[in-house]
Amino acid sequence: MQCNCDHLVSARAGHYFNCISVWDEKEMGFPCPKNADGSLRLRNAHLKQLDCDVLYHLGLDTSTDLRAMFEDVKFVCMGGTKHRMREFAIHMCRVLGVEETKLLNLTKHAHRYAMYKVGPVLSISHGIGIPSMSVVLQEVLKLLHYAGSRDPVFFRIGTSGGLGVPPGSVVVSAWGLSGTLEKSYDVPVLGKIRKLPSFFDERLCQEVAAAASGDGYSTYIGGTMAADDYYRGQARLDGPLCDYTEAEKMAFLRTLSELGVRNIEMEATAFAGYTREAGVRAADVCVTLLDRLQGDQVTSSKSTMMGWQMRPIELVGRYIAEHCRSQQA
Ligand SMILES: O=P(O)(O)O[C@H]1O[C@H](CO)[C@@H](O)[C@H]1O
Ligand SMILES: O=c1cc[nH]c(=O)[nH]1
Repeated sequence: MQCNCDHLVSARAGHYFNCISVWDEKEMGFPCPKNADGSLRLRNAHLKQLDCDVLYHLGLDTSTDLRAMFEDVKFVCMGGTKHRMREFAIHMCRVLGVEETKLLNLTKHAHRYAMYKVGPVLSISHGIGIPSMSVVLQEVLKLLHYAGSRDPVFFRIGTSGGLGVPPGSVVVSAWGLSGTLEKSYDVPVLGKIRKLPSFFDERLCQEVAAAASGDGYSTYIGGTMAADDYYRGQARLDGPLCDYTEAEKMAFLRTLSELGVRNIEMEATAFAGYTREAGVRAADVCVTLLDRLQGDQVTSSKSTMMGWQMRPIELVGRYIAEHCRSQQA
């Protein structure tokens, strides 16, 4: 197994961050610790006033017995497409010995996302980008709160553009970096920017990377830039609109690389920020579809990319299976 841990932010990047271990500068601990039994203590007193809470985008509400349906959930795995998350659910059926015929899209009536349950695992699609992902993430946090699920762990299983790593590599994110190069998710609340620190759980990150089999590819721990746009937001030259030069693009990508960024996608900051604020451990595990230092277009064949997309699925699946086995022992 080859696991490259990019722990150090380079000295040249010092005008953004000091040259220190990426995990040294984070605020330790969760702002909203769980209850003693591991269930989620959501910091919103208004929820208690609701007779019935409608989880609109999931097509579920609290008039249903959510505890009966979801109390045993231990792992929430999210990724952009419905197809990928069905593949992940099928993979987990095989890994955990659950009958595939029982797979149902539990959010079918909402016509928005797809959600499958395989034993203690929820597999959920989140669409493209932070707004789409954060809506379903927040409703799932409420769902697990109402269900009384204890110590759930969240994963994002994604795709990304790599930075200086071979296409097909897997990156486990240590932190998310915003489009303005800050390790935070900046969300406007009541007209003011709220900054949520975007660090992932260090132990989980290392445990997941250690579960990599490395069959012909490398697994990296590194920073992940979450852009709000696929084209100019990721310094591409091939969007419909572009007003910078190739030299400016390359200088920006090199700056990211020197900051410790190993891949670029569109959700990491908010995924880290919201899970951390809610007091749950999370990891973002993405395969890279290209090296952005070499180009902008995704040109690998469909079958190559489908094979690559199985890498985070198999890695997270292996981690979950090992956890389940250790609980039974
Ligand atoms: O692989 P998924 O989860 O779709 O995520 C990545 O792919 C999408 C862009 O193609 C963005 O959502 C980006 O984060
Ligand atoms: O370059 C890429 C590839 C996949 N997803 C992204 O957001 N960027």
